[in-house]
Amino acid sequence: MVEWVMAEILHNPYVMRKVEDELTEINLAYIVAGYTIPKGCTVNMNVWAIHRDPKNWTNPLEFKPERFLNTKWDYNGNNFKFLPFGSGRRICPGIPLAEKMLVYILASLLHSFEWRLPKDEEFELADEFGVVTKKKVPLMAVPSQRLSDAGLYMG
Ligand code: HEM
Repeated sequence: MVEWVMAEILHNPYVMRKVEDELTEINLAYIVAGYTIPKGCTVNMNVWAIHRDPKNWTNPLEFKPERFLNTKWDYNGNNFKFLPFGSGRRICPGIPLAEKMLVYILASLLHSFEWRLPKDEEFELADEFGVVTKKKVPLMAVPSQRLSDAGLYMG
């Protein structure tokens, strides 16, 4: 079959030219979701918007950790609605460390202390633009003993 097609193409130079033109074209531009992306373009995915899109999330701006309970959430870059660590060959290589440490640190803080905001501390969640999104005003929180025996905080 390949031999027949190749023979036909070689006998029809206009078909050969068309094939060559199309191959060059494909190298120059990709079409993604109907948009032509010229060669050399830097394409940034707006994960900020994807994570706030009500088509993907119910009440996306609501802090509702329960939404992640009872379901296995894929954050390894395969679920394009949820990309906290990015996707593809430059995906965050720190996922195994992050998923253990984040839970461990939060669990330790919440288990060990009772937390409250200082008096007159306003609730605010402004962020600061940067390589990573930091809180604009650092969080001030007051811990108090939660464990029954103060000795448990030592060592
Ligand atoms: C909750 C914690 C973390 C989050 C949300 C996070 C998120 C991300 C994101 C979104 C990227 C960009 C991926 C892309 O371009 O598609 C990234 C890259 C990267 N992360 Fe993380 N990360 C976390 C923790 C860590 C930790 C603990 C380490 C190392 C110990 C780490 C090391 C890196 C490195 C080296 C890259 C660059 C990878 C590359 O460009 O090839 N990250 N991370």
